Amino acid sequence: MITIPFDHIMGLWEEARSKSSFINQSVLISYTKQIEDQDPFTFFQNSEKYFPGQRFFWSNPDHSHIIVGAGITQEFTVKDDENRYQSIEKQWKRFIEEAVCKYEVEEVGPVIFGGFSFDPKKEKTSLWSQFSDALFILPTFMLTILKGKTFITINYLSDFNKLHLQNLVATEEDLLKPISVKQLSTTSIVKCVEMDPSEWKQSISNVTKRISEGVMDKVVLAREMRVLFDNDINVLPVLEHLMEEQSNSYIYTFERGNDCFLGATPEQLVKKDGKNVQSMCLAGSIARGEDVLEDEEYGQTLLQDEKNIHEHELVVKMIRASLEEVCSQVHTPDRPSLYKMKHIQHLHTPVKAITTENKSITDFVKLLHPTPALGGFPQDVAMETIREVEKLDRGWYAGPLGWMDYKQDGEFIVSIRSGLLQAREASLFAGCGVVEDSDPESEYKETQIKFKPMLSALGGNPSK
Ligand SMILES: C=C(O[C@@H]1C=C(C(=O)O)C=C[C@H]1O)C(=O)O
Ligand SMILES: [Mg+2]
Repeated sequence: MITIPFDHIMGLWEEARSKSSFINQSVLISYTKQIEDQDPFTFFQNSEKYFPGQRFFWSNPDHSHIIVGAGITQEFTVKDDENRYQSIEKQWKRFIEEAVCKYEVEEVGPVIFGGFSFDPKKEKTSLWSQFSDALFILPTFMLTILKGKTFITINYLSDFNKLHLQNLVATEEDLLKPISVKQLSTTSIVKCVEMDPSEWKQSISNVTKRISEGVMDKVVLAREMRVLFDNDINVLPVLEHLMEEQSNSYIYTFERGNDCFLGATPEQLVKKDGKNVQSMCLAGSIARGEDVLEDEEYGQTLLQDEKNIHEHELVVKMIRASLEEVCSQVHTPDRPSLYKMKHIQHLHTPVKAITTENKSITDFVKLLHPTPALGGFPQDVAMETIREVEKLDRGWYAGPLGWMDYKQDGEFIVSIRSGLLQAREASLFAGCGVVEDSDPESEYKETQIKFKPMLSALGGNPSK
């Protein structure tokens, strides 16, 4: 096993200490090294002992980029909702500017991981008390698998003492050990409670009426399902299940003490890599067929369905227009294609652009969130409507979640198909785009399908 040698850790620490006394603030040391292949789930499980409630997991759809974080070396958060994007970026920049960093390839260095709530202006409930409107973590240990290569990163501070450093080395060795006993899930679902479906359907009718009166074009309304278990939920099997079943999806987990937010979303909000910017329009849905023929038929129906095309086009229009403000060569195909997951298929338009300005990934998150795929159109009216009409506290559901590196590049997804796990309980969320032709019953069925990935991962029988 190749781990990071103690004398390297010490050497960088001494360098950081002299810098720290010079600038009179604590200095970050970030050391990344390529190591032998590691199973990310083993790392995730091994780290529970040292860092319970302080882990995160991220995988992109083709699993070519996986990040697992454990421990908190530094936390970045905001107190009020003013400028939450800029505030996180500013804190991170200030921190990283003075850091002593050592990495072997440019793509893997220190990264912060976290998310933003859907709407900081919405009245808060206690459900999301552990998740503030903006919260990012610089983990103590991070395993990165990038295009088949595995890296370990250690992030520590100049004010750690020598004992602390020795512990870091010992912990690292333990985290990279192959697992001895695999934990199995022993929880079963006791009860699933849909939060007032008839009231929700009524709100769809009310909103379609407002749309037909010309108040707005689209608004996304979500609903919540509460699931009760016979025992505390174990995160790892849920995560593994999502990874196995939910192809074409980003798999994500963010632990916060006893709470854990996780899901499997197909929807990328934005990725920035140097000048290259990528986004995705995903809206318009239909079920998967029972067999290939039926599936094909459903897909064709979706591609030609006016209501769904309208739902989708509003997203394309907004994302294109927003990116055109700061990018050149904003490219989208002329018409949507199908994007298929295990339980559902969507209309999909990929977006590629080149930035002309010196913008960060958080600038792009701010520019795009919430797109009409999760908010509506026009944005301000839709957000007001959601605040007024929706009975649930979305918290981080449908918010931007992702990572940012030391160059202010990164990738964010829209955290849908998700749930908040709290000991023996879970809150699952699903929404749908409401337009003038929306029918409450079919929208209800669409959200039922959208609950399936999480229900199935939690051991439920989603066909019911
Ligand atoms: C709101 C959700 O999904 C969004 C709504 C969609 C729709 O209404 O067709 C499709 C994809 C997502 O942008 C959700 O899954 O909760
Ligand atoms: Mg829809």
